[in-house]
Amino acid sequence: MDKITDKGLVKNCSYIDGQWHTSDKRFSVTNPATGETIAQVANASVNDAEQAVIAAHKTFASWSGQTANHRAKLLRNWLNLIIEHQDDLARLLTLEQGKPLAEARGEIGYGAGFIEWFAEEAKRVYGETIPAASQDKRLLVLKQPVGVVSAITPWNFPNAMITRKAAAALAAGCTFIVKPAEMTPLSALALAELAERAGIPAGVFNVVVSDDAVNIGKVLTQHPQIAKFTFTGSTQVGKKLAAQCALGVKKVSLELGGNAPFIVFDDADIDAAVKGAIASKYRNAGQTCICTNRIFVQRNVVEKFTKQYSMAVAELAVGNGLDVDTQIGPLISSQAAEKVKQLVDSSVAQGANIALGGDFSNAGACFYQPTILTEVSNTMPVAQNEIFGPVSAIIPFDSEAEVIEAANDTEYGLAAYFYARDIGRIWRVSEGLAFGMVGVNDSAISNVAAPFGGVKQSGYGREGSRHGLDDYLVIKYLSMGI
Ligand SMILES: NC(=O)C1=CN([C@@H]2O[C@H](COP(=O)(O)OP(=O)(O)OC[C@H]3O[C@@H](n4cnc5c(N)ncnc54)[C@H](OP(=O)(O)O)[C@@H]3O)[C@@H](O)[C@H]2O)C=CC1
Ligand SMILES: O=C(O)CCCC(=O)O
Repeated sequence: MDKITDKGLVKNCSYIDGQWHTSDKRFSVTNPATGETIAQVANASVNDAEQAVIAAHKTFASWSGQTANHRAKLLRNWLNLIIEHQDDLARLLTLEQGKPLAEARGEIGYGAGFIEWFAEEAKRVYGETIPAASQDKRLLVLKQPVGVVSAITPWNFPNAMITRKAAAALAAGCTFIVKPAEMTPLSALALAELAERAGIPAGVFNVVVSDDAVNIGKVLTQHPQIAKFTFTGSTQVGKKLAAQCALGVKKVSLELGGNAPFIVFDDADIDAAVKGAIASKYRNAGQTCICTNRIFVQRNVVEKFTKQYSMAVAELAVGNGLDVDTQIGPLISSQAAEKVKQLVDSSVAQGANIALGGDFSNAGACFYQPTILTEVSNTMPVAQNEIFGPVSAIIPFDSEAEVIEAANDTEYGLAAYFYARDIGRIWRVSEGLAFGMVGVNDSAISNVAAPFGGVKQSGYGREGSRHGLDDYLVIKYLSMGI
């Protein structure tokens, strides 16, 4: 905290209707790299969450009544302040979440990119005219902001998962309340401080921090003044929250878990595949919903790929994200590290082979070694579950048809990747993979201009891109007699 230059960015209570709301009840925020408590944050109550909804509802008429250009101007102020404070925001993010500082800096830039994108995109919310079947009528379609939006966001991207939702909502004319994950509230509160400095009016952007996700979640999914709920997190919790929203028939978007296959065909550029797999697998120590989870390698290149891959993974530097050399930081908690260990151990008990790592790291209680398992089958725990840790599971395969079937044999459908050169194969596999996003000879697919989202139990709705505004708009049809 000492090295954060603008101390005003370090807030310790909820931001509701333009006010900072303190409370006697507090919860701790811990640095996962060291186990040290870095902040004591005021615990918001259910009543505070309700006040945030009421404020957002009261402000909706004035905010949605502004022009898209006016909203874009304020969003641009916010964006500029975020970029101006990128180093401080990155340090705060690493302190509470653990990812290497360079990745945290990247996240702040990525998160800010959504604000820039949607500030511009909302100027292009076009309606339609429809040819009428009779001469005395005119038919039109308007697109209007849905209303008050509530969001619950995860700890793995404490900044970008908020801006990706809030920027679209605010640009469209909605007002917004977010409850960030208990483990990473500080990045969310810093965003609120900068929103205030940017001149975004009270009640438009509200942050409720609490350790009581269940009860705050009930307000954010069931309050009658909320029109839309958006969630990023586990499939298990997403299902519960969608069911809560169903009671009030709220508009919902869900960005849930994944089980990404990464397929290396025998005609692939193996050097590129090794590089791509490392980037996708070990980003954020494996803790993203689009991280590679299963690496399928065609049998005649499996030895070559595994050798090159193991040599490169063995070089990854594990440590505190604040150290400039660190490439793999801690997992979010010791429980998360324990969960990864159990997935590895149970897969080894079923016949997987440890080619690298395979245990906790001595860097600290939340660290797990970069690990490679070979001789994995698609039915093992490490292939069936979202690992959310620095573990690669290598599964050999023989034919294209076989690997498409195995890759799709999961309840998830978020991201998939494959490396190949044959153009016919590239089309067949791209079309055959049942996933919302497919990287073809590319593993860095996240991009503000592209639609992010899944199929099957990975959720619905799209974030980023021109499609990302649709979730925050409703269509109104006008039939006009003249
Ligand atoms: N799609 C993705 O990006 C993510 C996927 N995951 C997956 O989920 C696993 C578990 O991670 P975890 O952090 O527990 O993910 P969760 O889905 O539990 O948490 C995500 C968010 O939901 C909140 N939440 C949890 N339970 C409820 C509830 N009953 N009502 C309302 N809000 C709730 C959390 O709050 P709080 O943290 O305050 O409890 C957090 O803000 C990971 O190992 C990973 O596999 C996790 C995070 C992100
Ligand atoms: O893990 C997530 O939920 C989002 C991944 C971040 C991204 O690449 O957009």
